[in-house]
Amino acid sequence: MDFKPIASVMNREYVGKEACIRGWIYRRSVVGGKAFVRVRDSTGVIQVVVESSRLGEELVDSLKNIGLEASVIACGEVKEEAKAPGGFELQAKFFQIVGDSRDFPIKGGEGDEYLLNMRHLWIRSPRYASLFKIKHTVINAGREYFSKNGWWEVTPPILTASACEGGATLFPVQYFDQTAFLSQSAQLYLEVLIYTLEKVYSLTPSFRAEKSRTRRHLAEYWHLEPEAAWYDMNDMMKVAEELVSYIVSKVLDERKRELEEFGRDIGKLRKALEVPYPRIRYDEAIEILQKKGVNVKWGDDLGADEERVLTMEFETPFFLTHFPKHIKSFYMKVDPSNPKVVLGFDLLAPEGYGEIIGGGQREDDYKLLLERLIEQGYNPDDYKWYLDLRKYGSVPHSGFGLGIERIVMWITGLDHIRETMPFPRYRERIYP
Ligand SMILES: NC(=O)C[C@H]([NH3+])C(=O)NS(=O)(=O)OC[C@H]1O[C@@H](n2cnc3c(N)ncnc32)[C@H](O)[C@@H]1O
Ligand SMILES: [Mg+2]
Repeated sequence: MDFKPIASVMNREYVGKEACIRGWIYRRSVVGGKAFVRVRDSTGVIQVVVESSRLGEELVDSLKNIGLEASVIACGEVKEEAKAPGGFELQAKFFQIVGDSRDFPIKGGEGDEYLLNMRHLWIRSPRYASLFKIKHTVINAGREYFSKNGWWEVTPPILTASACEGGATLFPVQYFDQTAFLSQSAQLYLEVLIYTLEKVYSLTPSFRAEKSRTRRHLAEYWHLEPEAAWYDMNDMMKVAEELVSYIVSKVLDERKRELEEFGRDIGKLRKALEVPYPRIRYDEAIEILQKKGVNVKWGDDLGADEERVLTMEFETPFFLTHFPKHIKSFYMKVDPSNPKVVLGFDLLAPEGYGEIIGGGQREDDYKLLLERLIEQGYNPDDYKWYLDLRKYGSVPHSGFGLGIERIVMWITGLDHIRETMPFPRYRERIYP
């Protein structure tokens, strides 16, 4: 049997022709001697009509009680039918139940927690097929941008011996007879590899033991991180905006139908193609927030609420730069023209989504880096290898990290980051 993707037979070219499809029962009803079975595969849903006069009463009767998600094969003639989903249906001449399904545990109307416990079955739904196709295109576009522009994909370790983004969100793991930590970011290792390949990037899972439960934090997420020798902060911000606009352009080109399924305002998304993106300094951001009555002062870290207010000022992603030194990581280079701030940048997505990229220029001076490590309470012995990079041919260099789930959440307009992960991990969830 020559099986076709369901979407490929749902067009006028196939009307009157024979086709075989296979998939899982998505909906079904039996009226009189006919079973109307809606079969889904990864491309779409088609109505298959099984008539007892053609295929026997026993089969139609068995379809009366068959459970949702039973796997089936069907062959027959394609017909136009306005009442069928997508306007086409298959008049079955052959129909076989491959894998039975009794009492499929999702009947509709269940609450979030139940569906999260049934995630291994719930993510079969066509909505997730569309969402994960969009995520596929985001990942592919990210890799394509870097590959096309002379960057090298590398494979940094996930098992690490020290923190990159602070000790508070480390996941310790038993590593033979010592304790290791799951990687928070590949950055420090990418900074090694720029001396080998100059322009490197990696796509790795990053782990953050986030104590608070928010709509935009996961304990495990996918992290696309470039790092380049000789690049300063402005060079790297240009890479960031080119990357994001390239990703959005590829999703708009290749996943329009899926975006429409999410009711996404394509016009708003199209604005992300307009580079360069606006750049505002932390100082300006504080002024904007204070003018809007937000209770914030210079030196405060800006969280989701403050970012949300700021995003209402822009229709495109925008950069926030030059943060106070004390709220940023040890590796961020202090601004030579203003020792109170560092050469860091975040890229915030509009429409309330906030930070999708964090990055900046790295401290390339041995003494200054050592001072920052000690100032922030780290043990320099744990970073001897990282300090060595500043001893032997140090160069100005910069990088950033793009949260894949964060950008997918913004592009699809979802209101919770856990939706973008097949099996979301956060404080209260490790199952399934
Ligand atoms: N190579 C680098 O320069 C990256 C740098 N060491 C870093 O990890 N920066 S970051 O902590 O802001 O995280 C970077 C991005 O990673 C995403 N991120 C950061 N934390 C999370 C959590 N908990 N869940 C989901 N996504 C997260 C978010 O988009 C951030 O902007
Ligand atoms: Mg950040």
